[in-house]
Amino acid sequence: MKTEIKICGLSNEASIAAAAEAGADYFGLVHFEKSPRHVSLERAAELRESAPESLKTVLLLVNADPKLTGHAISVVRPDVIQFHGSETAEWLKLVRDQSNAEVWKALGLRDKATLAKSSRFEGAADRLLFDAPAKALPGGTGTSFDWNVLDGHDHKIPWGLAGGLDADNVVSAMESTSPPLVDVSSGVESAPGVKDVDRIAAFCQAVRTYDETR
Ligand SMILES: O=C(O)c1ccccc1N[C@@H]1O[C@H](COP(=O)(O)O)[C@@H](O)[C@H]1O
Repeated sequence: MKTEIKICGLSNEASIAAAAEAGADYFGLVHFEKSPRHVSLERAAELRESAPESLKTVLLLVNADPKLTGHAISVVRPDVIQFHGSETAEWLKLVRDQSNAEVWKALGLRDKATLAKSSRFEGAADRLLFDAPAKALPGGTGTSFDWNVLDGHDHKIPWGLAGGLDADNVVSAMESTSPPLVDVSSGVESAPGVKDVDRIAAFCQAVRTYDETR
């Protein structure tokens, strides 16, 4: 069984090449000025162009207004748009209906009640990403959440696990939750916004090695 891997917050060609080499499936470009991983739309488009075909491009936006969202999609032409703020299901549905890109929605998971409410995104999001609840920043903080919240949940929407993953804990996370996709940013960095090619390789290796045992 193959678990998909997304490496997020890449901002140069070398880290994109490292993600591809390590066998990742998706790479993320963050367009959010408060993030240490922020890239301009022009730079995001360049990076997308430089990526090998094996890697799908995810453009991450946080509460972007309709004008910026439309502009970002037309400039970057991502395979996936990841909404990581408090975007509504209605807004996601509109974007999904008007774009060729998949629409993913990140949700901070506090408890089972938050998880139950995620059903509002049925028909609006192609995938949910379960992450730690937002703090000063909505994501990318290297914080995990209580994976037991996902125990026994009947996932109606394809999903992925995010939040504080790294090469050391990703196998426990997979044993605990069996995610179809794992998503990492801080856990493959040497400092905020600085990707480390060895950590990218170690993360992907841990996932692939565990996959082979199942
Ligand atoms: O990466 C960021 O800077 C970021 C900024 C704003 C919203 C989300 C962001 N990143 C996403 O957050 C999760 C978890 O990241 P981490 O592994 O805990 O650092 C992941 O989906 C990132 O893509």
